[in-house]
This record gives sequence, C-alpha cells and structure tokens, in this order.
Amino acid sequence: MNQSKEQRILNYVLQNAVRGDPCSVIDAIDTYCSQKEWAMNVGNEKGLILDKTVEEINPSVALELGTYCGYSAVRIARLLKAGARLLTVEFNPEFAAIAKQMIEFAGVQDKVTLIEGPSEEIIPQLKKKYEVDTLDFVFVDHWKDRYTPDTILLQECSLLRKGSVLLADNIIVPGAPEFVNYIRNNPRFQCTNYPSHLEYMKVQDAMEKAVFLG
Ligand SMILES: O=C(NCCCCc1cc2ccncc2s1)c1cc(-c2ccc(F)cc2)cc(O)c1O
Ligand SMILES: [Mg+2]
Repeated sequence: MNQSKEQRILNYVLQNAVRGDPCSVIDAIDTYCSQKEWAMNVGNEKGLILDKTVEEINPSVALELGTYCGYSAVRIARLLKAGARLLTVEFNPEFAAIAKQMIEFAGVQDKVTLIEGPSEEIIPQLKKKYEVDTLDFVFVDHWKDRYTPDTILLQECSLLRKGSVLLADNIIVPGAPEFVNYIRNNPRFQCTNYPSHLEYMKVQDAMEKAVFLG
C-alpha cells in the first residue's frame, strides 16, 4: 500500500535529521515541505512567532490542539525549561502515530504527552486525568471551526488563569472568522494580531495572540 505524505515526511526526517536534535528535525521538515510536498506544519516564519511567544511566557504547562506530524510540538518542547510539559491533542490516528515517532526522534518525548482524540472530549479530562491545574500557554491549530467552542470550553473547565496566553494559527488562511470576532469582542481577552504568511507559500496569513484577563 503506498505511503502517506506524512509517512514520507517522517522518512525524510529519519534519513536527514540528527536523532536527539530538535532543530535538525524542524529544519528537515521545513526543507521537505518547501521543496517536495506542501504540508500544514506551522512552518518557519510563523514558527518564529510561536518561538518568541513561548520564550516570553516560559510556560510550565502548555497545551497544543492539532499535533499533525509533531512539527510545532517539537518546536515548543525544545524551548521548555526542565520539568515543564506540553500536552498535544491529535484527532487523526495516522497523524498521531507519525507525530509520536517524530517527537521521539527529536528527543523531546520526556516533555511531551501526545493525546489521541477529539479536543471536545480531551479538554474536560485535562484536570483529573492529566493532572493539569491551569494552562500557561495554548497553541490553537486544529479544526478552524473548533477554535471558538474550545476556547469557551477551556474557560468552562477553569483551565485558564489571569495571564494565560492563547496563540491561534491560520487566522487568514484557511481562516477562523468566527473565532476572530469572538475573541476580539470579548472583554476577558487582550488580543494582538501577527501578520505573516501561510507556511511554505507567498500567501498572507496571520496568528492571533489572546491573553486571558481572568
Ligand atoms: O486544517 C488545518 N489544521 C487542522 C487539521 C485538523 C486536525 C485536527 C486536530 C484535532 C485535535 C483535536 N480535535 C480535533 C482535531 S482536528 C490547517 C490547514 C491549512 C491549509 C491552508 C491552506 C490550504 F490550501 C489547505 C490547508 C493550514 C494550516 O496551518 C492548518 O493548521
Ligand atoms: Mg495551522
């Protein structure tokens, strides 16, 4: 049975990156996806915005919605301090299997908990099953029509505290207009827009940072 694109990306990393070196994994994925096959990794331009946001917050507990091949999980985990952890949620079993191998090859598996399932089921489990108190940082990069309901769900589950930061990908392409309307008109969030480009393309995209005010 012929390989999936995600399997080809993983194979390229296994053959071209250095085991235990997260930066080489990130670079290998970006090289493959810019030269051979486009894929929906956050990429290096928006990745730098993600890096700066993570470094600014220095989170102890971070959540990612939408793991895909593990590119942004590796990007985030490589910046986490000792003892800090990333929980990342992926719905698609094939993607989760690829991401698991990607995270392990990068050597960040001790910092990352990969959870397979729909975000609406996983979020309510985070406190009891995954021993989360509150989240310092959330990278939102899953189904664009889940951005708003899951932001509401995070609040309902008391997972956000004063100063918790959400960073959402794809504000322009594919777009999350309902989320933008919700978050920018919500007095409990302080929003900042970061213009950028769609990964590996000369197409306008943006990220939105939203700080929960409590
Ligand atoms: O759909 C995208 N990303 C979500 C994948 C959905 C995976 C899910 C994870 C999960 C976890 C928990 N519960 C439910 C879900 S659903 C996405 C798409 C594009 C794009 C841009 C231009 C195109 F022409 C074509 C695609 C670019 C991007 O950066 C993306 O992030
Ligand atoms: Mg994205």
